[in-house]
Formats: sequence, C-alpha cells, structure tokens
Amino acid sequence: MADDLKKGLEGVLVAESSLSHIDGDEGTLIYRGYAIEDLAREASYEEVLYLLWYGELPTHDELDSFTERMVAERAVDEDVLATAEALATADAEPMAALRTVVSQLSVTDPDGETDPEDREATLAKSRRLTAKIPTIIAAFDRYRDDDEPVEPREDLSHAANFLYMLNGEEPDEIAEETFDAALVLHADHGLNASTFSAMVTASTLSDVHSAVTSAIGTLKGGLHGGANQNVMEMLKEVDDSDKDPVKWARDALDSGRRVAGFGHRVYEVKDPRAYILGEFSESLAEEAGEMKWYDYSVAIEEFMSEEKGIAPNVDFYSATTYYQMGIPIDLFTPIFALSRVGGWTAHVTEQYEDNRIMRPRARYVGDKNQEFVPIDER
Ligand SMILES: CC(=O)SCCNC(=O)CCNC(=O)[C@H](O)C(C)(C)COP(=O)(O)OP(=O)(O)OC[C@H]1O[C@@H](n2cnc3c(N)ncnc32)[C@H](O)[C@@H]1OP(=O)(O)O
Ligand SMILES: O=C([O-])CC(=O)C(=O)O
Repeated sequence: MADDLKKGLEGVLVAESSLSHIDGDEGTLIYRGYAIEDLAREASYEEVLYLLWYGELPTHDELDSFTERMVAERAVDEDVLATAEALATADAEPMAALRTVVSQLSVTDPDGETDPEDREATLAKSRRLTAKIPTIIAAFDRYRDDDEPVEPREDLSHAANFLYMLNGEEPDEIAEETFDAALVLHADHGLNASTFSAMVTASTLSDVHSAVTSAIGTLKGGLHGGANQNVMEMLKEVDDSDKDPVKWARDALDSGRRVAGFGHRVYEVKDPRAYILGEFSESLAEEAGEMKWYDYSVAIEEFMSEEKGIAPNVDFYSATTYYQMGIPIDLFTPIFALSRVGGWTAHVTEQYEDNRIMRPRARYVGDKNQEFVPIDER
C-alpha cells in the first residue's frame, strides 16, 4: 500500500460523479454539463434541483409537478417548531440550531428508516429536507426576534417563499431573482468538505438525514461555508477601524491572519461564482446608493491579487450581496446550507448507487511497545 501522505486529501480521487465539474485552471463550473453562468441567469433553483436529482432539465410539466411536490413539504410539525423556539430562546448559534432541527426531522419523516438502495425513498427524503430547511431557518430567526413564525406559502418560489417567511412580506422582483440565482450558484460544487462529509456518512449505509446533519456540521467551519459570515464581519471590522481597506488587509496578512473569502483548494483563478455575486453586490449597492461595502471588497480583492496572487471564492461577494438584502449576518451560512442540501443529497444518492465504505488511513507516528503500568503504580 502506497505510503505517500496526502494531507487534506489534496488531489485524491475517491469517487466518480456526473453532478458538477470544476476546472480550477480555467475557472469554470458546470452542473451536469451546463455552465453555471447560464444556469444562474436562466434557471430557477427548483430547475437546478431537478437537474441534480434526476439528471436532466425538466420540461414545464415536469417542473410543475416537481414544484407541487416540493411546496407540499414546506410546513414543519409543531414539535419541530418547538425545538426551533427552544434553541432560539437559548441563543443557539444558527448553524448549530439548523443541525439539531434537521437531525430531529428524521424522527417524523414519513418514510422512516429506508433501504439506501431505494432511490425513490432517498429522493423523497431529499425533497422533504430541501423543502423544510428554509422554514426552519426563517422560524428560528423570527423566534429569536420574539416574532411568531410565518407559515410557508404555496404560491411562491423556493427563493421568494424563504424571504417572505423571514421578513413577513413578499420580496420585490430584484430580491427574489438575486436570491434565487445565489441559491443556484451554491447548489453543488464537487467534493467540497461538507459534500464529502455527507458521502462518508452515506458510505456506511447510514441514512439521508444523518448524512445531511454531518454535512451541516462540516459546512459551519470558517475554512468552508462559515467564511461568508466571516467576510462580512471582516468588512465591518475594516469599517470600524480607521484604516483604509488595503492597509487593513496588509496588516491582517502581516499578523498572520487569513483573509476570509479568498483562496480555494481547486481554483487557481477567481471563482466563476464570485464574478456573478460581485455583479449582484455592485447592483444592490448602486440601487441603495451606498457603495461602501462593495468598494471595500473590490479594494481588498485588488490587493490580495497583487500582493498574494490569491482570488476571491464564492463566499467573498455572497457576503455583501446578502447583507445588502438585509439578511442577518449569522444566517449567511445557514442560507448556504439551504441551497447546498440539493447537492449534498444528490451526491448521497450517487454514493448509495455505487457504494464502498470510505475509510482512509493515517500514518502512525505515536509510540510503540510501551510497557503497561497499572494505575496504582503510575
Ligand atoms: C465555500 C468554500 O468553502 S470556499 C472557501 C472558504 N474559506 C475561506 O474563504 C477561508 C480562507 N481560505 C483558506 O483558508 C484557504 O484558502 C482554503 C481553506 C479555502 C483552502 O485551503 P488549502 O487548499 O489547504 O490551501 P492552503 O491553506 O494550503 O493555502 C495555500 C497558500 O495560500 C495562502 N492562503 C490561502 N488562503 C488564504 C487566505 N484566505 N488569506 C491569506 N493567505 C491564504 C496560505 O497561507 C498558503 O500559503 P503558504 O503556502 O505560503 O503557506
Ligand atoms: O469546493 C470547495 O472546496 C468549497 C466550495 O467552493 C464550495 O463548497 O462551494
């Protein structure tokens, strides 16, 4: 067995997938062959879910019946809402709350424990989870503001319904379109850490809810999905300092800090999603007549590119996009999960179809041949 160490599993191939492909040198991303730019501009999040789960873009009729089934799953039970309320009252961190409530959903899933080889049951669970996660996030946020949750509506898109449940009012067209495109952009991304985590869990033939719970826990970290929250907190820190953004970023690097929203394991160039989210961030800034956050971001991007040759990833401009839409900063990562659950469950479905347990090795560098000393003699 080869003994070369691949720290962070860099470059290690562990599966075949038809879901998404990243060309890290060219800076391109496709879902099942379709360019992310086309999908973000032309397709709804619901169409992208269908594409990921069923392999093809839906026709009108297919999309209608798929949407009908998704919409019917939006509501959550009273006991689920009670947990969300208890977690909000306990001031739980939103990703911890989401992870907990998603785990709880397994208890009331109408399919119960299913056979991983039952593709229909896997997809039904995926649909339910994806439909309910927006309801959970919005309810949690409202409870912590001492507001009652807003019930989901059946006549709104996935994107618009979430913003409606969060704010208690329908979003305008720009907000809906921007948010829908952001969901499309975040839906899948090869074997990123959280997707891999879901696949590891599924590879033991554990269930879909367990896989998604693992993935949420993995997405939460600052080196992965948690970076979008860190980006906005960093921009606020820049604003609160008396430094210009470039000086701030230079000092941050000099003190050994990483700049959130930059760098990527696969992309050698700017993440294609960051171009699109950057455009959203700029137009929202222009619409609001307040360019500050966008301007700080551009200044830091230019500095990081010249100084370190490191480009923005998806989290860099999603931060100011969501912030300018009035979304609370600590919901940025739950919103990433709200979209990525589509990709997680698509990869879990693939994993079940061609499964082998994931089990790498560590090179042992500890002691050997220690002589055991009974506790009383230590
Ligand atoms: C949705 C997502 O998950 S996108 C990523 C979100 N995460 C972030 O934005 C956090 C900041 N970025 C990072 O920490 C990293 O770039 C990661 C985690 C994304 C990728 O990590 P890795 O592929 O392991 O790259 P690694 O950590 O080895 O970095 C390579 C070099 O670039 C530097 N570097 C990478 N990212 C950054 C950054 N954001 N700020 C400053 N320097 C950085 C590292 O210091 C390292 O330099 P060195 O070789 O001189 O030590
Ligand atoms: O692919 C990765 O490692 C991280 C990422 O950009 C994503 O999950 O969207």
